[in-house]
Amino acid sequence: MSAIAKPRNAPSPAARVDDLDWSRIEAELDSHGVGLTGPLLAPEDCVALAGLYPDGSRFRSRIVMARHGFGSGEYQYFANPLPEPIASLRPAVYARLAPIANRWNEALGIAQRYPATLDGFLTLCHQAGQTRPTPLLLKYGAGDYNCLHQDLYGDLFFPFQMVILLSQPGSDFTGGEFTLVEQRPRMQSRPEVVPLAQGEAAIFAVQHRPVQGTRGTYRVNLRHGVSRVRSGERYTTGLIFHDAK
Ligand SMILES: O=C(O)CCC(=O)C(=O)O
Ligand SMILES: [Fe+2]
Repeated sequence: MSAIAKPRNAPSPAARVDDLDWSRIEAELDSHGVGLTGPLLAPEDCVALAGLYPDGSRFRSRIVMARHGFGSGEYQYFANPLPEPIASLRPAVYARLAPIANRWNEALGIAQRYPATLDGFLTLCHQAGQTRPTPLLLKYGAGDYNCLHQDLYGDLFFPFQMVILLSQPGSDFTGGEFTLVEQRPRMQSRPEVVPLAQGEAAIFAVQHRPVQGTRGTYRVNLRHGVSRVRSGERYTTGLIFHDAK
């Protein structure tokens, strides 16, 4: 085998998830509401996934953000069956996050608990009438941005989601930073800009996170978005675990 050949046993997406530093990610989630995975997808996987964008048969719907006041740029929700590596990553990442989600809800006094497997959770979604898949592929050109928002698609939601940067910052695009804003009770909002590498993911709180105060645990509200892309094209893929109404 030549030095540049692709290794025959490239790790599967689920194996890559197992190799992540989950104790660090959990600590980052607990202290900031967002954790970085480090390298997750290889550049060629990123390029292949972004390359699905023009293939309408892969998607169930397309949203032009400006039409809804969501920002500028567009995205498409994948149709079932979800493509690889999304199909494998979604249950593998869910299984790691479900215990953290349950611990957070316990701390916040929220009754909802999450099954250990994504299949178990999706059964609950489907029973609640949330049956449409939510993983999506986003495409931004120069001048595009994504307004601060929360990805809630019905009453039932999983408290974490993940976004993977598919383009190479600095060469494929400039600007376009993934950003979270925390709204704290009776305090001014706090921005957090998340520096992602190509193939790296951010895992973050969908709606709120628990913060330990002097008088017990309180809830901090989070929204996320993307600052203006200054040049080039930026693709991301979003893994949301709850299905949509
Ligand atoms: O493009 C991004 O970095 C963020 C996309 C987004 O809003 C999401 O994945 O939910
Ligand atoms: Fe989002």
